[in-house]
Amino acid sequence: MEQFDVIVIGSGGGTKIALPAAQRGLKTALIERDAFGGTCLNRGCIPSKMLIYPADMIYAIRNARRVNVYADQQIDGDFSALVQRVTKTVSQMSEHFADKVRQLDHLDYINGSGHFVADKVVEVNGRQLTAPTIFIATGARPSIPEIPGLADTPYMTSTEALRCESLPKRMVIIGASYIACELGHVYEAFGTETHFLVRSALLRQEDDDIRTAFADDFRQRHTLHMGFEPVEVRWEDELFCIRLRHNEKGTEKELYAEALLVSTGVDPVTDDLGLEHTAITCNDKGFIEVDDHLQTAVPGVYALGDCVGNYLFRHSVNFEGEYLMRTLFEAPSDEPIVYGAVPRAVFTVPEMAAVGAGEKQLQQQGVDYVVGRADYADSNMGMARMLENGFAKLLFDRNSRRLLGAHIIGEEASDLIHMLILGLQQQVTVEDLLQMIYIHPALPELIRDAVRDARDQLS
Ligand SMILES: Cc1cc2nc3c(=O)[nH]c(=O)nc-3n(C[C@H](O)[C@H](O)[C@H](O)COP(=O)(O)OP(=O)(O)OC[C@H]3O[C@@H](n4cnc5c(N)ncnc54)[C@H](O)[C@@H]3O)c2cc1C
Ligand SMILES: NC(=O)c1ccc[n+]([C@@H]2O[C@H](COP(=O)([O-])OP(=O)(O)OC[C@H]3O[C@@H](n4cnc5c(N)ncnc54)[C@H](O)[C@@H]3O)[C@@H](O)[C@H]2O)c1
Repeated sequence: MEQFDVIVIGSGGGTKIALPAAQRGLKTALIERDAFGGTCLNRGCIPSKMLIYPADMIYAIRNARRVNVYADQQIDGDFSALVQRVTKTVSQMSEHFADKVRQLDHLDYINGSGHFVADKVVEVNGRQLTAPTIFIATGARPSIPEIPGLADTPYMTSTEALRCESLPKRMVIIGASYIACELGHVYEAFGTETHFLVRSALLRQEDDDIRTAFADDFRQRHTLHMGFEPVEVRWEDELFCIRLRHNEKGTEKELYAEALLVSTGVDPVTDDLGLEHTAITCNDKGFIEVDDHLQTAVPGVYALGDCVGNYLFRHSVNFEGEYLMRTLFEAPSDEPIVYGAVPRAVFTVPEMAAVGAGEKQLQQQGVDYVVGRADYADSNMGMARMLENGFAKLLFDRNSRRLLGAHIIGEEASDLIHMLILGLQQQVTVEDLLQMIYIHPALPELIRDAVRDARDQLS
């Protein structure tokens, strides 16, 4: 049995612990069975955003006429070259980081599949390792719904869609959330005809006004089959045939397409971890159960990231890793994890970003709130850019005048939200947000205008 101070399974968010632990001189084992860097680097955030940026550019060129720039005659996006570059870049980055990690003192980077054989014993490549503190950061994989026929077809998940070098003429997309919208945006921008099967709503987790505005904008470029679910998939003569049924009316129709993207959420990667040899428990979906210190049912064994599923973002697993590192090693303390304001963004056209409470949540909680709203079109920069759509919507507590939530749809939403993330964290009021000087005529004046709208209703 090999004795370590720290064992980490998974090199995505797990690196937030393994690397600083080794740098502190703790004898650390980092176990990874696939490419170094996990989902974000190899098949998630990074390659998707490397594809989304050129897609945004194509979209901007297509729409440049509104500001008297006529560049839309000859847009020639080389999708195949782009995908090859993205694939090469992320592979090189992964190998580069793995090489660096192999050179770190106190760190044993083990390429292999780890599984528990007892509460505190992990087996990998025939070696048995133990440590007083073990971290499980094994992530999640695409969840595949049980649709008759689907398993016998060459459908894609995000993993394949990010590496697909040929552009399909038509793509059917099952799902209506982050991955569906972001990858649908990429393919449509390069020329694919996109069809979304939307069971309930696009971005159903978002504030109603944002969802409605998003769908109104999105349907100008994508075909949305609202309320339809796939009931059968066939692969015939190099084409997918997808039979859809309306979930209320029961009507059916068939769609044919060269490509099918399944983007229906994720399942935790916990089924082959040997957890049955431990006291660690999972919920009915397989996510590892942890307490408010991210500790599993086995003292000294912690879990973080997608395999826990408190949030499913890279920024949230980073936060969890930093919390664990701080409270266990850097400044030991018994403080529970407090997530505060966890923001989110969907990188599409239109872009959206949000943090904090939505109206429905506040209504359910019986909170008395006001909504401050401002349209991009009415802001100076929005007017300069001739932006017709998009708005910021801020929710404030009527009594304390504190910010409770922020929702933005439109250009640079994922950047604009940042001042409001800090605002929520610092519990700022309407007055705090109006005391600062906004650069004129930068886009954040939109936020100021929304705060003024709220102030006018409060005074
Ligand atoms: C297409 C796509 C786009 C995304 N875009 C964004 C975005 O823009 N912003 C954002 O915040 N989030 C985004 N996400 C989500 C984000 O990638 C994940 O939430 C995050 O990467 C989860 O990190 P993790 O450390 O929990 O898991 P992972 O990064 O998945 O790491 C888990 C690692 O554990 C390894 N592993 C699993 N089991 C074992 C085992 N038994 N032994 C050894 N190794 C094992 C896996 O190989 C993997 O490398 C995106 C996801 C996808 C799929
Ligand atoms: N920008 C970002 O931060 C970003 C980008 C991509 C992915 N992610 C992360 O990756 C995770 C996975 O993303 P996702 O979009 O696949 O999952 P999701 O869980 O957000 O959405 C799943 C979608 O699939 C639909 N769906 C589920 N089962 C279905 C079925 N049988 N038939 C039809 N529709 C069905 C749901 O209604 C929903 O629209 C997300 O939780 C997200 O946190 C984040």
